[in-house]
Amino acid sequence: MATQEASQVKRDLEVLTDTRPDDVSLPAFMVSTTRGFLPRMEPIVDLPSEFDVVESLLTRMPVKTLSGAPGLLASGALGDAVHDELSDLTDQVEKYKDNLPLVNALYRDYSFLASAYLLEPCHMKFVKGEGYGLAREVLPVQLARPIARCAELCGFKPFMEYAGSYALFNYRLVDPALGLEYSNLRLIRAFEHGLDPSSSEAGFVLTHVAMVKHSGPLISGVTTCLRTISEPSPDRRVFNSGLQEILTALRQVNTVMETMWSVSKPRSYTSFRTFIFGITSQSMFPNGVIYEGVGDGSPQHFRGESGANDSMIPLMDNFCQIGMPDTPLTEILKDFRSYRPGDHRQFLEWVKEESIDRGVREFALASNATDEDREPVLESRRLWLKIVNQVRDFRWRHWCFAREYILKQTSHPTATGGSPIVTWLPNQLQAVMEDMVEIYDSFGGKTGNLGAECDDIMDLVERQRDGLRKEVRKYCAERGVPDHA
Ligand code: HEM
Repeated sequence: MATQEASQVKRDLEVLTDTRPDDVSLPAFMVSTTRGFLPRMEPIVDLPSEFDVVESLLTRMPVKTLSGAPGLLASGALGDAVHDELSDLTDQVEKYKDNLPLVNALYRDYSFLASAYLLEPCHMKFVKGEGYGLAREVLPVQLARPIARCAELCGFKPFMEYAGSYALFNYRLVDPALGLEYSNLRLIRAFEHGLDPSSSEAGFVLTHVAMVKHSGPLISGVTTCLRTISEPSPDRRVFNSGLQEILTALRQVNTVMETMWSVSKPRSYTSFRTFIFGITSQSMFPNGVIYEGVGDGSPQHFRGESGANDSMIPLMDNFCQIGMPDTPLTEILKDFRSYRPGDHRQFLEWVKEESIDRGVREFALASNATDEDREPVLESRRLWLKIVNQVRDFRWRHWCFAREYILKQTSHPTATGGSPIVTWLPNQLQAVMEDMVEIYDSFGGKTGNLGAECDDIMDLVERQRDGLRKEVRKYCAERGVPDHA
């Protein structure tokens, strides 16, 4: 299905092989075997002239502007500038409603202004070492109405999101001919020092982009497996080639992830992070936020920008049917699934259903296989375990990030997406490791003939499982939080 151009996998959902970058009637974010979860085209940088004031505010906004001079957020002057200079441009947004990539750029830009406006007082307190204090709790009409309309047109929440705004629609290419090479990437918008490509803010965001660049083969591998298994007599060798494609892509994703340590410094993260917090579960917003001129005026709650809304790991969770425990923490994971482009959401749901309905996991692990198909079956099992191991590797490195960039830097209890910082990531990491142990044990552990590489992986899992339990217990005791991990 996915190998034909723009093949239909479900009504309204297409997995593209040609992303049709010039077609402005389609949403910027779809799913393709070439650009994966990245937008169909490079993000739009320039806004139409009706939005010159928006552009001007965003250019002058960062703590350090492109010229190196201090910007509006350096002195807490953004709020006044928004009130003095910006009018409600919702009618101008309306003029572009048939150009979805452009509306997506407007959504990105209004979401940067909205988050900076709301969280500016917290930034001013934080840099003085006084904690976050309280954020502004009313979003004025000139920000509230346009962001609400752009979000509605693009299918996002009216608050900064990971894909549609902060990360995946926020890079530009210095030289279009060099494409997505890391050194060729720059941020379009930034809060702190991010317009300087060597800054930690730029490194943080661009590492996400550089990882998602490898998501095309992930989608291609998953669709190959699902297509193969739907056939009357599935060809295991083709199925294994799909698994191999997934494994290779995940290894690339994890290799790029490791570069985070050098391009974004642990000590710098908490200073630009202030602006990407959400409203949900944050002490800065005890009463939510009122969007002036929108809806019935009741306070709104949205989660903040977070890599938790990236689609690569959720894709693997769904494809591999990794079971999550029945805990309140898993409810947060489910809630995160709604903070992403509509096509990503639909694709993830489709993969989840197909994987279960077609019995992908049973086929890959083939517990009832006979001797004659022994080698290809062993290969499926090995590949499967190695794929889940890459998910573990991602989540383990991620836990290390959380420890070094957050736990060692601040006592604030919730992450930008509103999850509890000590227990949430371990909730999923432990689940992945339990899943691996279950798979490995079902084949008799070391007697299962999966080979030395798989045996070594499982030795590591044993050590990490115990280490993680102890570490989480220690942080929970130190911080007085219940231990769910
Ligand atoms: C310095 C680097 C990073 C830090 C400090 C960090 C921090 C966090 C935190 C605290 C969470 C918990 C959710 C929440 O926001 O409430 C989270 C979740 C997540 N982040 Fe990151 N992140 C980093 C880099 C990345 C990168 C590069 C990616 C790549 C796409 C990523 C993808 C994810 C995913 C997939 C989750 C959900 C994890 C799960 O399902 O178990 N993160 N991140």
